[in-house]
Amino acid sequence: MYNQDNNQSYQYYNPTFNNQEYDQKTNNLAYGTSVLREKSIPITLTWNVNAWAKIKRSLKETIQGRFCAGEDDEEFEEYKQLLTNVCGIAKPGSLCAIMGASGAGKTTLLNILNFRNIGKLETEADIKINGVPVDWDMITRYSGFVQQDDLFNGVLTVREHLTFVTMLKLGSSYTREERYQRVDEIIQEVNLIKAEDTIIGMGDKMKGLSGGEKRRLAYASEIINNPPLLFCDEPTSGLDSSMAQSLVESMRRLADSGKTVICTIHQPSSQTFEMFDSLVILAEGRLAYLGPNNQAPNYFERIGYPVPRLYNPADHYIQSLAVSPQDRENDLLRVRGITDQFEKSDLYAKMMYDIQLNDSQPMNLEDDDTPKYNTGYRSQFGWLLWRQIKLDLKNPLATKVVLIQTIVVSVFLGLIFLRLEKNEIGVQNRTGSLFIIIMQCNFGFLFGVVNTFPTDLILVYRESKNQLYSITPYYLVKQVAEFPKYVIFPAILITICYWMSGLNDNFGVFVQILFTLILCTQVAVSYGLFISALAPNLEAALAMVVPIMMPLLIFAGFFLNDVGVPDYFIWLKYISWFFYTNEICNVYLWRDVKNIPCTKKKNNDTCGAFGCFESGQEFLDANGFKEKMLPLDFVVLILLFFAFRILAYIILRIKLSRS
Ligand SMILES: Nc1ncnc2c1ncn2[C@@H]1O[C@H](COP(=O)(O)OP(=O)(O)OP(=O)(O)O)[C@@H](O)[C@H]1O
Repeated sequence: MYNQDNNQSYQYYNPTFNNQEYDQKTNNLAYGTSVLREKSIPITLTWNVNAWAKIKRSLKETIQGRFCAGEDDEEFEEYKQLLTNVCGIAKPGSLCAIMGASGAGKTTLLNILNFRNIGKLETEADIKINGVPVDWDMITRYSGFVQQDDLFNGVLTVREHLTFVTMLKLGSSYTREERYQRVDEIIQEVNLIKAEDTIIGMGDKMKGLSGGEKRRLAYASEIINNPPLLFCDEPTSGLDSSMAQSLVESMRRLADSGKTVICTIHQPSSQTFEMFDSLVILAEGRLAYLGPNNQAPNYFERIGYPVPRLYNPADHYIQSLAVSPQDRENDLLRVRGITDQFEKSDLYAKMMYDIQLNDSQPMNLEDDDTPKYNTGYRSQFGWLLWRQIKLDLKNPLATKVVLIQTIVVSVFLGLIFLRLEKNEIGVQNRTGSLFIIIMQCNFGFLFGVVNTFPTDLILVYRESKNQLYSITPYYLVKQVAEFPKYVIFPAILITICYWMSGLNDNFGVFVQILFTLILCTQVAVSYGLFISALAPNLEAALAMVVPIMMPLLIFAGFFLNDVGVPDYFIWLKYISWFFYTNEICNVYLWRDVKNIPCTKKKNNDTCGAFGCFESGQEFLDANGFKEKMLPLDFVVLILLFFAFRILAYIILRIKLSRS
C-alpha cells in the first residue's frame, strides 16, 4: 500500500506552484493579460466516475460474433460500460492533460464532470470541488468548459461575439469600460487581432473564421470571466503546431496563476506535451495512468513499455494502449493488463490517498447566496436584444427573401381573384379568396418560425446551460424581436390581396379584416414556437407542423354542411383558429352587404357564400356566420396566442433542466 510519509503537497502536480508564490504570481505576471493575472479561488477537483450506455444488440451478432441480419434475428438491449472506476484529482496551479486513443472515453469523462451532454447515459459520479460534492449549478459557477464542437451565431464578428459574452459573464463589479477593455485583452491573448472584425461564419453557407480561429474563439469565450477551473475538450484540434503551442501556453499561464486546467488533447508535439504537469491516460474506459507528466516515462518503463529514444512520449503512450481491428483480442488483453497494473501501482494508491485527504477536509465555499447569473435579467434582456438586432440587421437576406416571397404570392393571389364581381360567383370567390389569404397567413409565416427556431435553440440551450443568461429574457427578446416582423409581412400580404381582389371597398372593413388576420398570423407563429419547442430537432419540427395543423384546417367548419363528415370530427373546429378567424372575417365582410341578386335562381333569391337562399333570410345567418359570436371568437384567438407561447416557454424550461 501507499506510504503516507511519501505524500507531498500539490507541488507533486505542479512543481512550480505553491501558495506563497500565488499572490506574487497573480499580481506580477511577467506575461499574459490581466485576465490571467486575476486572482480566483484555488480549486481541487476530485472525481470517481462510472458510466454505462444502453445499446441494442442482435442475438446473432452476440452468438456468432458478427452481425448477420435475418428474419429470425432478435434484438435485445444491454449495458455497455464506457467508464469503469475512473478516479482522479486535479489541483490548483496544474495543467492536466487527459489522453487516450480515439474512443477511450475522454469526452464522456469531461461531459460527466461538467454534467453536460449526458443524454441517456447511466452514470455514477462522485465529483467534488475542494471536498464538497458538486451539482451542475455549482460546477458551472466555478468552471468554464470549451466543448469539442463549436457553436456560435455565425453572422456576428469575433469582437461582437466576445462583447456579448463579456457583458453577460462579467458581473456588475466591473464597469462598462473595464468590460470593453477585457474584450481587447482577450482578443490579444488568443491571437485573434487579425480576425477581430471577421464574421464567425456558418459552415459552407457563410465563410468566416478558419476552424483553428473558431477553436481559439471558443477558448476565449470561456476564459473571459477568469474561471478558477477550466475544462477544454480538444482545444488544439484544427490548429497548426505553432498555434496549438500558443494555446497551450495560454492554458499554462492560466494554471501558473493558480487555476486548475483540465484538457483533453490528441497528438501534442513534444514541446507542447512538456507544458502539462499532470497526465490522465485512459484506455477502453479505464485509467492507464494518472500522475505527474515527468514520472510517466519511468512508470511505463517499469511496466515494460519504455519510451523509445528520440520518440514523442505522448505518441508512445497512445500507441501502447491502442486497439487495432486486426488483432483486437490480443490488444484488448494487453490494454487490460496495463490498466490492471495501474490499479495496483504506487501512483494509484497515492492518488487515492490524495483524493481521500482532500475529501476529508471539505472547504466552505462561499456559495449558496451567489446569484446564478453574473448579470441581472434587465441587463440580460438588453444584451440579448442587442445581439438579436445585430443578427437581424446583418442577415438582411432572410428578411429580403420573406419580403419578396410575400409580395410575389400576394400579387399572384390578387391576379387570380382580380376585381371580383358583385354576383353569386363573386360572393363565393370572395369567401374562397379570404380562406386562401387565411391559409397563406398561417403557412407562409409559420414556416419562417419552424425553420429557424429549433436550430437557434441548440445554441440557446448551451448558453443557458453555461449560465450566460436565463431562458426567460431570451424568450421575451424573441417575442419582442419577432413581433413586428409578423405584423408587417402579413399586413403587406393582406393589403395587396384585399385591394386587388376588391373584397369590400369599405376602408373600415379592410382595417377590421387586417387586424383579424394579423392576430391569426400571430396565433400561427405561437403554434410554430410551440411545435419548435416540443420537437427534438428541426426535422422533427417540420414533420410535426403540418399533420397537426391540417385537421384543424380541414375541420374548421367551412364546408361541413354537405360533406357528411362524422360528428366526432366536428369538435376539432372548436380548437381551430382558422374557424374563428374565418367567422370574424366573414362577419366583417358581409354584415353590411344586402341583396346581391342570384342570377341562376328564380324567386328573387339572394346569393351567399354557399349558394343561393331565399330572399328575406339574413345574409350572415344564411351563410352560417354569427355576428353575436365575435367577442367569443376574439377571446379564443387571444387565448390561443398566449397558450401556445406559454406552453412553448414551459417546454423550453423543462427541456433545459433535463439536458
Ligand atoms: N450515448 C452513447 N451511447 C453509446 N455509446 C457511447 C455513447 N457515448 C459515447 N459512447 C461510446 O463511448 C466511447 C467513448 O466515447 P468518447 O467520445 O468519450 O471517446 P473519446 O476518447 O473522446 O474519443 P475521441 O478522441 O475520438 O473524441 C466510444 O466508444 C463511444 O462510441
